Amino acid sequence: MDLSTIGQGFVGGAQGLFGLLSILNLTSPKLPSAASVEDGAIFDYIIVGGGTAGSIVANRLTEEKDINVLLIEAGEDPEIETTVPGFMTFLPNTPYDYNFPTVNDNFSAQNLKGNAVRMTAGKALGGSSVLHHMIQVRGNRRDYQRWATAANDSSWDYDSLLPYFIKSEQVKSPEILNSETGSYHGTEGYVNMTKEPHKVNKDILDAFVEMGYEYLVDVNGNKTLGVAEPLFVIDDGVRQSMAECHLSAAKDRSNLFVYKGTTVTKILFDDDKNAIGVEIFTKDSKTMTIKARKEIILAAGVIRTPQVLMLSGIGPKTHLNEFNIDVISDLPVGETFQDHFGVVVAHKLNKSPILTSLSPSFPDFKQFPAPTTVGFKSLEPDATYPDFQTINLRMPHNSIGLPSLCSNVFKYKNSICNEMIRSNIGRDLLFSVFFIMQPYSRGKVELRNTDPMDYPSIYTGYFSNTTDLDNLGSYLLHFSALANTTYFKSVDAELVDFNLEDCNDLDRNSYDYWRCYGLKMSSTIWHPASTCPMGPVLDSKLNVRGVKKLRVVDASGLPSVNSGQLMAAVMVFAEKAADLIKEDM
Ligand SMILES: Cc1cc2nc3c(=O)[nH]c(=O)nc-3n(C[C@H](O)[C@H](O)[C@H](O)COP(=O)(O)OP(=O)(O)OC[C@H]3O[C@@H](n4cnc5c(N)ncnc54)[C@H](O)[C@@H]3O)c2cc1C
Repeated sequence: MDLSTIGQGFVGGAQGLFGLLSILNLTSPKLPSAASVEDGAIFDYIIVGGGTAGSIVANRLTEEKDINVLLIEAGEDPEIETTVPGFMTFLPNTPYDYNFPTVNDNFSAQNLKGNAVRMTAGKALGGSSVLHHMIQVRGNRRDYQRWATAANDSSWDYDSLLPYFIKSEQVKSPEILNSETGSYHGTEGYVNMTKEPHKVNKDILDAFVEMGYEYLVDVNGNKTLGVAEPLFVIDDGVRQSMAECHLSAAKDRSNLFVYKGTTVTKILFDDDKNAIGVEIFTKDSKTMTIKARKEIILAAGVIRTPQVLMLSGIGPKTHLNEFNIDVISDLPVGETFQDHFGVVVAHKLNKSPILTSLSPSFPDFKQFPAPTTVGFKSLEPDATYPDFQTINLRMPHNSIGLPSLCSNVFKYKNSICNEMIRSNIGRDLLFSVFFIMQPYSRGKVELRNTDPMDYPSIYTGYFSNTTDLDNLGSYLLHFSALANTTYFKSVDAELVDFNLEDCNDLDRNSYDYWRCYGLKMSSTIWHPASTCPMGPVLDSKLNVRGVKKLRVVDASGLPSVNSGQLMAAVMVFAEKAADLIKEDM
């Protein structure tokens, strides 16, 4: 029996229900109403993209009453179901997911449907923060030192950014606030954060401690190596998207105008290379021009920002010449794409009496879909930064969330998801998402054509540097010792064996098996970044090199990914960017 089809049925049913809910338009009263904008209208600032970074910048700039801001977003208000944390696994493949195809490299991601990654990304006010996985991990201080080095500007190092981390958040966990890491956190920011609530992770935490991980109350403080229960951007049962937190706060300001369902197709320049306006394509299929007196801030995300730049004449000269685009600034736009990529490893555990999809208290849709722990580890004995991370979800036996997690979120092929679902019948499953923190491999984003509504070509570049695959094999071999811990033995834990072609004949305890597994099970962890990075493309004030009055503020501007979850890095990037823009007002 093809068990995956049951999961697909659930997904289809849930998404059908979402369609009905959307008619009620339940999130709109919280968000800025839609502005009506005339062709040729002029604003002080235009922000392109009302996603994670764009929402933050819009809120911060409109704190200044003397200027006005137009925020242009290709999507609409996020639908009500996006605010419900437990619906997370049903959100990909909806009209508010770009679901960007990537190019099949015939090497990585071969056990995903279509033999290539589909890159989930939010198309709505709030952007990817309306459908992402809500785990908040800043990463390691070395990550931000790398940014400072790339930017040649020490104001991007961790100590300089710490006030922005604090400013951005409203942590509501007394356990963290009263701990030694309390001073690393804010309690007055816009983004509410609460700690993993389920309180059933002790066995799993103990197993990691036995493996040599240090138990931490908080991985966002002075120590970033260890195992912990994470912080989530969830408060009072509601996902804290950047629309929910930042745009709702700015909703009634008379200097914020939000143009929804409208795509920016091009940045317009005068003869002195000043960015003076944008060309837009509205939802009623009109092409119009909007002008900016002061600046344009591009925040269209890691795929669309390089596409808009290239279509506007900013990108690699030879590539733009192929499409007869006049070159305004010859820059390596799109050439340094980076992502976190990794695998899922699953262990069958015992049947926990308090965790069952069918019990009245679980799943609780107001929380993250499963009890969760996060682990950060290096194989170097004295390391101060992690080599890899695991996110461990304890899925209850017969979980209704597992099929959609496997098939709709990760998009593994039916053969993989069937085995996963079968293994969950009558047994809890530890579903571990496992990935390298600082991969060497880089991909690229290129134009496919000059149609701004079409997708560009995305080459993920996973394992293009084979050191990543060699390292992944070593890290996974180390991780496989989890099965030998006291708790795992006590419940006769079993690794789920997916019968992977080419790996099948290898000894399950060997490096060769785990290297093979790493390649065959590879998937994105949805942290694409660095297509227009500070350094080669942006200066340290985030201005696009070679032109004036144009900045980039989103994940594309990060020089590299952080050793954690990317949104924390995007949030701090946007908070600092807003201050940089204000300094030049
Ligand atoms: C499935 C998934 C799970 C994730 N899980 C986590 C997690 O658990 N924790 C974490 O920290 N991070 C997570 N992330 C990563 C994080 O969500 C992203 O890194 C971050 O939200 C990116 O922010 P951004 O501002 O760069 O882009 P986005 O938030 O994607 O915003 C870009 C916006 O620009 C709009 N836009 C695009 N083109 C145009 C145009 N031409 N004109 C007008 N508007 C345009 C888009 O519609 C979108 O709203 C996850 C991401 C995904 C996709």
